[in-house]
Amino acid sequence: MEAMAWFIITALLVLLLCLIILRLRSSQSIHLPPGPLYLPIITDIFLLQISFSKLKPIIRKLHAKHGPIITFHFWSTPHIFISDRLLAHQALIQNAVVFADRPKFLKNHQFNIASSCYGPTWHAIRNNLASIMLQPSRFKSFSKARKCVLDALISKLKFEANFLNNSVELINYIRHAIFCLLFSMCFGENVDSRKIEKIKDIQRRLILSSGQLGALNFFPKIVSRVLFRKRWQEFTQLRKLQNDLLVELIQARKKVIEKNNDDDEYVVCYVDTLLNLRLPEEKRKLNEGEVVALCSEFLTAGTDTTSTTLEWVMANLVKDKHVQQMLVEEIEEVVGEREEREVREEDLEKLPYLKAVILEGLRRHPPTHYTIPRVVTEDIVLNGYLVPKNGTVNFMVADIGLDPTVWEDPTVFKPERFLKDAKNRNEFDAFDVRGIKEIKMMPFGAGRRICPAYKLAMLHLEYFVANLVLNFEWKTSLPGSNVDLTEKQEFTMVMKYPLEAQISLRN
Ligand code: HEM
Repeated sequence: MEAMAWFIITALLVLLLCLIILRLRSSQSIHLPPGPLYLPIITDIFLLQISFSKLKPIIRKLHAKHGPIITFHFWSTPHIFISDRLLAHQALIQNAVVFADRPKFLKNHQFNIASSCYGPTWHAIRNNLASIMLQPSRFKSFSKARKCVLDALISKLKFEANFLNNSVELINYIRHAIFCLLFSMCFGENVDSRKIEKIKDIQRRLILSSGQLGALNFFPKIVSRVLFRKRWQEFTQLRKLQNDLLVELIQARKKVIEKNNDDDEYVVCYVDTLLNLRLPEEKRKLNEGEVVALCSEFLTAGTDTTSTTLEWVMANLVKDKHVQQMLVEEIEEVVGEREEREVREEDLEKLPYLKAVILEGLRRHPPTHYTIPRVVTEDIVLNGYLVPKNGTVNFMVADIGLDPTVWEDPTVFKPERFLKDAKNRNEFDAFDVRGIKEIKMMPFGAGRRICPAYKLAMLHLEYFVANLVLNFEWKTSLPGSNVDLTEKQEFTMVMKYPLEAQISLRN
């Protein structure tokens, strides 16, 4: 009996000691950022059912409760969400390399810049886009294509304004225009318009299905095929259709290259640069499948982001007549009495208010509300919390642009707030959209994986908005009605009620 008592007392003492050690350890070690309770399998299955759009309000609530850095667990991996601009700067700029990789689940099913891991292959294909394809002289070589697409857009809208009921659902026109422009940058001119329509349709279907396909990416290919058989079949069918059409174009382009090699007028397009590219690690050229995937990324990454932003900017110009008027006056002053009502590319740098309007559009309505997820390559401490090696990190782009400590009346569309920066076109003093010195907003992301095409995107936004406003007066479709700015998550954050505007020709 006595021995039993001693045994129980010793066991209790050992237990107490263990608890004290555990307690001491946990008070010393650095914790993951706070977040909801994780129940393996149950939480995972719950999260798999939730669409991305439903996740956002949940994350916002958790930020309100726990602060600017929180953790979700999914398949036992911590997913960290950051909504604070200073922490974003600390991570993406001050610790750029640690935050430069992408999670494996993105890499599962595709070869492209956005999902490549941080390394020589990513560097080669990104550099090809950012420094070879989008270098300043090549930017210029596409001026003719931009003008062609703009002319086609303006004449379609003129037709609507003259002969139809002059009410237009703008997004359909601009999405088509931007797609055609990127298409000619990618494959060159002279492609049959019916083929372009077909590819546009497939790219769109692939984009819209990408939300539903999110779950596929979390599993290895073989598991996805069994678990999500129907979705997988639809997806592979679309990919095959896309592949057949794009391969045909790539092969046609190879013949054009052979013929025109010495022609001074020859405009190098994205496919040409890809066909020339060598992967440094594997010491080989890209195969056809890889060229297809990179062309598809070029079309997808550029079309919806740019056209969605254009729609949001125009919606705000319809809503606020005063801003539209100020913009027209600025443009008229520069364009003057020219016969042709056109803002040329070289005019853009004389239009600071235009630049301010575009920046405000990107701040208030960034087309993507998160960056593409990063994975950290070593343990790092942010705000006193551990961001562990291999943890996934997401940045809340839209919330960062609405920070009331930086932006007065953050939800109001007020281009004037950028005017001082926009007037100063000097690279170093103008608004720092890359967030190098400090992040105030980050519509193009930040750090090593910042959007490589942000200058091209700014040019397209400025050029199209300026010309749309110079040529037409934009009003609400019904007198006295208002523009509804409710958001809806698709591939980008689009207008739930697409902008329908009444347009009339300006004299
Ligand atoms: C208004 C227009 C655009 C916006 C707002 C935008 C925004 C973004 C954002 C937020 C990212 C993620 C950056 C990060 O993870 O930090 C990104 C990445 C990327 N964007 Fe854009 N983008 C736009 C236009 C374009 C265009 C026109 C192209 C190509 C023609 C393009 C190609 C890419 C690529 C390839 C990446 C992946 C970069 C990498 O992982 O290294 N984007 N973009």
